[in-house]
Amino acid sequence: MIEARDLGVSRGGLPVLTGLSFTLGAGEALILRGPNGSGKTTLLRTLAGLQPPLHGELICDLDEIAYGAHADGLKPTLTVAENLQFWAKVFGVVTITPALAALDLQALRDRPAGGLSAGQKRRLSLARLMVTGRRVWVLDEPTVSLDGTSVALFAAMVQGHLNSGGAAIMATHIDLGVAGRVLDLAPFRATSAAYVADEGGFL
Ligand SMILES: Nc1ncnc2c1ncn2[C@@H]1O[C@H](COP(=O)(O)OP(=O)(O)OP(=O)(O)O)[C@@H](O)[C@H]1O
Repeated sequence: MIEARDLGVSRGGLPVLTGLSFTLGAGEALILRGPNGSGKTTLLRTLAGLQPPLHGELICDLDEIAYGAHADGLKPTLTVAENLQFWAKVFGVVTITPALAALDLQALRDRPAGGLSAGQKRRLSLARLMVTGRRVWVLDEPTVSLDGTSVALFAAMVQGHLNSGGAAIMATHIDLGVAGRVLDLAPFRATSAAYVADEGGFL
């Protein structure tokens, strides 16, 4: 579903990662690890088509990708259900019921998204993945603000997605309990003098 060959990515015009090769097939999860500033977000943005690779080859169908960024990206004046219905309509998905159930949002369905707590907003943001119908989930620190119960719900949602032939690539600093390969980005850091990940060095 995704294949990267000798991929290089950049941010702000400077190289961040170089020489990355990996594949992500149906039913697989790839967990990105690396210290702050090591390029996880930059790689995910590249996979999601938000920026071009610096070099190398990236084989993927952008129409298969759903990108979950740091920001929740909710419509604050719409209710929880209306937010999901909006995206369901955009992606041509018929029902929001499984999405509401997956992250335990039924009791919140008529609350405006702008009035939710940070963790509730994050649950709604993640539930949107279910109404995209997209097969490849590209997720940047998806569990930020989630409590333990919600992390478990999210992990079950991802596992269900994998079991039904989907795939996921996620940057996360915690153990989600989802079976997957780990890709440590540290060895692929581009040797640009301008970028040093947060491991004791700064400019
Ligand atoms: N908007 C930006 N403009 C220029 N450089 C940026 C920008 N955002 C990030 N960078 C730089 O790009 C490099 C990679 O950052 P990136 O956000 O991809 O790392 P990360 O591994 O996702 O970090 P974190 O764990 O802190 O989220 C860092 O050196 C960072 O300072």
